[in-house]
Amino acid sequence: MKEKNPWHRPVTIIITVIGVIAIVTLVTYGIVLDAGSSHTSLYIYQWPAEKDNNTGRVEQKHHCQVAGKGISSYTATPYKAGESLISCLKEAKENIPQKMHPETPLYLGATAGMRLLKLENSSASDEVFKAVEKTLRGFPFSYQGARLLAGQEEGAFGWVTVNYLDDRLTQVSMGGFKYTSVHGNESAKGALDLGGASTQISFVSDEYNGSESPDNAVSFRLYGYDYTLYTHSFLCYGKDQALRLALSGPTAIMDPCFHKGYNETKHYAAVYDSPCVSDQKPQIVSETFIHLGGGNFTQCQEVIKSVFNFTSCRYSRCSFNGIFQPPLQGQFGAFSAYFFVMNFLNLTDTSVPLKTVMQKLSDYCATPWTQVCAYFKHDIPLKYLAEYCFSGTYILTLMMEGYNFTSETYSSIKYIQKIKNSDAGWTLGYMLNLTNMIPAEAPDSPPLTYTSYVSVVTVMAILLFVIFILILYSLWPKCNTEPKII
Ligand SMILES: Nc1ncnc2c1ncn2[C@@H]1O[C@H](COP(=O)(O)OP(=O)(O)O)[C@@H](O)[C@H]1O
Ligand SMILES: [Ca+2]
Repeated sequence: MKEKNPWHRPVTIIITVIGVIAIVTLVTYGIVLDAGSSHTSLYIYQWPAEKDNNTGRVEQKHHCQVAGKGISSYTATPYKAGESLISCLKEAKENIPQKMHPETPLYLGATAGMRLLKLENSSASDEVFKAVEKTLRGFPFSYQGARLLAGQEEGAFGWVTVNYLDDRLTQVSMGGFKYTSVHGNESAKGALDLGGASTQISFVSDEYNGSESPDNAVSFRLYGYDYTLYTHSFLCYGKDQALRLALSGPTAIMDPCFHKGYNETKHYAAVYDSPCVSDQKPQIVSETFIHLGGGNFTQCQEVIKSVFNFTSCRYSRCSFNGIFQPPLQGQFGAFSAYFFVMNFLNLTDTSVPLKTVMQKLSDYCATPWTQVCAYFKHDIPLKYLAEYCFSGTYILTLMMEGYNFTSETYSSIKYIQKIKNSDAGWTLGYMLNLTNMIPAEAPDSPPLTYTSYVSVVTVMAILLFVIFILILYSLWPKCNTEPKII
């Protein structure tokens, strides 16, 4: 009979131990492309493969900014919209282990730029989506669709992201365990998202159950708790379209929202080729106009106020343009362009009194263009630089006049870019929803945290291995040192 190799069993055990550790530490990935009006971003998320239904486990692994403009700008050459995504998708291939590619879901969500294009020319928007889909299908990931997000979805998923990353979705951590707690409305944080073509406000309010203006209600059941969220997306009130709204009209020539000394010849088409303002196009023969800066914050505020309509409200209360809004409640996270603009202006600290914030912005707007330019032109693209006075004034006016924040409630807003290394925005909430990552019901018993789980399994595996070696050692044939009695 063939003798068994005594090393077979330890080798098997070592392989098993490594296997167990590999399984519990395996990582799953997901990719979401945010096709915004001004640009496209690709985000890779990662999370441990084993699901324990805890919140706060998904994190952003990688972010790639697509070169060039948003996909809605490629109407004349739709195939270029697809091509523009290739380099970021290649980066995604490099950042995700090859064997995981086929099971990595890939989503693309388009927002207000494509919403406007659809309004303007729906066949052009179909062409862009077709081109984008063709490119996405050419990569080895699990393509899950490229689609237009509704404004409510954009607002609601932004809210989910902020509250998920902030661990506010009814779970609290205590001594290594996560318990479900009755947090709900009191701890949820509102979300304010400012894009180029639209802006979203989303929050829970004890005074809103969805019966008044049901179009603004989004209901979720997350971890066993029901939320009815108020959300609204204002198309044309992102900062780039709002600038067009403010520019269209008699104030176009001497613009108080641009610095003194700013003097640019612009095409009327560049202002009016958008459904947000196309009906206001002046009947003028000339193709261009001179855009002159006046650098006056107070006058700029007045111009911006004029783009909001406060005259009619058929509900108990409204924000602007006749849109219902319940009373503001709790803290708010303000991200995307809110953060970029206020961060540039050094005004992200909301514990500073609003009056001081306004004074600082007023001083900035009054700074001559040559001075601003000389100081920042090497670090900041000129297009952004020219617009920060307008954008800062727009943000404060939108918040105070539009959404009804006051000098007291202004400090409940926090300007945020990232939470725990993940960007604040709708993409993470979108993926959590589509991968069913957030369960409707809370787990029955307090589960072990992931780290504790891995530690326990590892320790047990090592212990088993040591015990096995000891047993093996005790059974090993030994040289008998005792004198043999023959
Ligand atoms: N560094 C920056 N400074 C100022 N504005 C910025 C900066 N980076 C991005 N933005 C602006 O943020 C906005 C992002 O909007 P985007 O997501 O593209 O549009 P939407 O969400 O309306 O589809 C744009 O107005 C863009 O110009
Ligand atoms: Ca956006």
